[in-house]
Amino acid sequence: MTRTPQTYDVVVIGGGPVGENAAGRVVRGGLRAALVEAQLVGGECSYWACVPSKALLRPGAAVAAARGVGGAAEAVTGAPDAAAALRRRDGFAAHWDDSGQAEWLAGAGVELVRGRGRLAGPRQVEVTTGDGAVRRLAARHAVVLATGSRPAVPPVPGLADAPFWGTREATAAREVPGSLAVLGGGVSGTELAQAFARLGSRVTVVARSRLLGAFPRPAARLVADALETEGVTVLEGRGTERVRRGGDGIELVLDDGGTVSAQRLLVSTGRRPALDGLGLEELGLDPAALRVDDSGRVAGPQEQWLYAAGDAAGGPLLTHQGKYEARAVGDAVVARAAGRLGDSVPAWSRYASTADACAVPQVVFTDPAVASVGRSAEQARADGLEVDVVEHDIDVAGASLHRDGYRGWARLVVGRRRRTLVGAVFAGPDVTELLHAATVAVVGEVPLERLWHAVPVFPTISEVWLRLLEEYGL
Ligand SMILES: Cc1cc2nc3c(=O)[nH]c(=O)nc-3n(C[C@H](O)[C@H](O)[C@H](O)COP(=O)(O)OP(=O)(O)OC[C@H]3O[C@@H](n4cnc5c(N)ncnc54)[C@H](O)[C@@H]3O)c2cc1C
Ligand SMILES: NC(=O)c1ccc[n+]([C@@H]2O[C@H](COP(=O)([O-])OP(=O)(O)OC[C@H]3O[C@@H](n4cnc5c(N)ncnc54)[C@H](O)[C@@H]3O)[C@@H](O)[C@H]2O)c1
Repeated sequence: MTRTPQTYDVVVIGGGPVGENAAGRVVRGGLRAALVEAQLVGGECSYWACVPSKALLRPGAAVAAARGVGGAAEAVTGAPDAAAALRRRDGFAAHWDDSGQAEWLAGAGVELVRGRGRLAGPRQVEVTTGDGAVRRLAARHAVVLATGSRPAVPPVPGLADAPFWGTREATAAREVPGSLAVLGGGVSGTELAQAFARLGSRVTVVARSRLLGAFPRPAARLVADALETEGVTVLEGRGTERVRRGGDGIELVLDDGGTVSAQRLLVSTGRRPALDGLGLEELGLDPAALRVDDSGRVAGPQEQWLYAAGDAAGGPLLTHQGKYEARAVGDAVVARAAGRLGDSVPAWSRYASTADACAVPQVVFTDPAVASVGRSAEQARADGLEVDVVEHDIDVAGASLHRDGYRGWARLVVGRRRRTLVGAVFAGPDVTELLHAATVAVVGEVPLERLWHAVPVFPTISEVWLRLLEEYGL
């Protein structure tokens, strides 16, 4: 163990997208930062989540897009090439080599400390390196927890003894299994079901409620219908009673007496913050109930030097939102170190991740996609807002031109008192890029009367905005 700690202004534990951004922001503000990473710089997102999952989806989506356009469809003569798709994915995952990201950190002036970090007292971090050596780091101003999340594995009898994939194994798969059972119909399960189905697997999704239960029913239905049309079996409202080895792989026994057999099982049943083993209990903090304020500062008995951001902080489990929190944390730490920011943080300032509460954008990258931002009507009402809801099928000329037989659906949630948009959902092929306009309108609290003058181009899918505003009465 090194006796004298190396001192930095800020120590960040966890080098995923969130940790990298927090450290980068701190250095940009003129402070010295160390970033502690136990595995690969770039985190889950770069190697086992966002990037490889989107890389696995893209070839199937490109082929389906061409098949959906008469004249182009005739040029598509085969199925996606799974081996080539996996090779392309390998490239996007940088072959699980983080030297490029480590270089980025060095260029940004962040010092990388490889090893597993834990809090060893106020402003103290202990890092155990690969060879078992222990280094001590001290932080003058702040320690930031950016340790991400871990999969939540459900207590299904037999699961612990069965071989199964988590999202890590699925996104890093070396081959496409002949058949795949997916337990969990959330975002990961649905995206990976379509990715593997389009690359050649026979896929069954087992969802204990409905597919994409966190999204509006009509949007989720469009996705479920598309999956079923492509040959995916979607079993909704089905619990799993046990998992056992069987046939050439595994078998799920469902609560309606049915069984699902597959060569591989993917368990994608949610994630929770990775806060175990960080020494939080010794500081009087409960890892299962960490609370952070808008600037990411952890509430508790310690003297306000501890921050958390991204998946570790327990808010939206999304890269872009975590990076947004990291920018707020980094800027708040710099401002507090300079005595420019006190305890309270003004909403919508650069030190606050205000949008986390009311304007989180998310896309389910399936085909059709689901893109949503802001509050649902239920969330808005729970927050004390009176809202109106307008819905419209996406049946505009731009959509029909975009893909033959285009099916899409959109919803706006409008605050009645101020007549501003508080939420929006778009579902359909290639609606992904429609979302940012809605995010700008929600964050900017643009009155609908003014939004009326944001004229969507003819013929684009965005014309659905006009239909929705007309539906609202404009
Ligand atoms: C299959 C899948 C697909 C996804 N797709 C998307 C998507 O398309 N878009 C999107 O926005 N989000 C997506 N997400 C969510 C996204 O991956 C996470 O929100 C994001 O990775 C969170 O970033 P983070 O930096 O907080 O954590 P992570 O990316 O998990 O990084 C945390 C880092 O901390 C390190 N670490 C942990 N503990 C320690 C320790 N004690 N000492 C040192 N290092 C430590 C880990 O090794 C890791 O590198 C997806 C998730 C999954 C599972
Ligand atoms: N495109 C994206 O932005 C993207 C993609 C993938 C993941 N993510 C993020 O990663 C996080 C984790 O993804 P996820 O899909 O694992 O979580 P999720 O919360 O989206 O879905 C988990 C699903 O598992 C189900 N489930 C839980 N326990 C179960 C059980 N015992 N049996 C059967 N089903 C069970 C839940 O009902 C839910 O439908 C998400 O919160 C999401 O924000 C984002």
